[in-house]
Amino acid sequence: MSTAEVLQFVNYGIGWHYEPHFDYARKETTEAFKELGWGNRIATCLFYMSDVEAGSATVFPPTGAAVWPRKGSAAFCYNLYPNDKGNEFTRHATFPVIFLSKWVSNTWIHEHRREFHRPCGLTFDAEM
Ligand SMILES: O=C(O)CCC(=O)C(=O)O
Ligand SMILES: [Fe+2]
Repeated sequence: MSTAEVLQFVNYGIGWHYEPHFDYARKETTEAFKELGWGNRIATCLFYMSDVEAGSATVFPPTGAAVWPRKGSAAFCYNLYPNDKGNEFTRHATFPVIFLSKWVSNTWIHEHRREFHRPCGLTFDAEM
């Protein structure tokens, strides 16, 4: 994938967590990702590389969804609607690790070169 960021590896120790955030650049951060020249982060793919005994779920507060890490599994989500607007429901966080540690890797896929895989639309719910 030529317009995806290189895999980022993260190891969370006990108590480590991640505050709620969006992976895509919000309207007010107009300079974000400019140096890459690939547009905004259209999607996130998060790979779980370890089983964790307790804690450390990836949670999506606007929806109440939680993804519990399982080694070898992955979570994928589109961050942007087809009309390029950010999807507020993708705001997410990571619960603190309570026991052992958590390994993940993730990549962020950008908008450019996705025109034929996921065409743009005029509305947020345009056909994909
Ligand atoms: O480790 C997780 O559960 C989420 C990580 C994350 O949201 C990020 O790196 O942007
Ligand atoms: Fe994130």
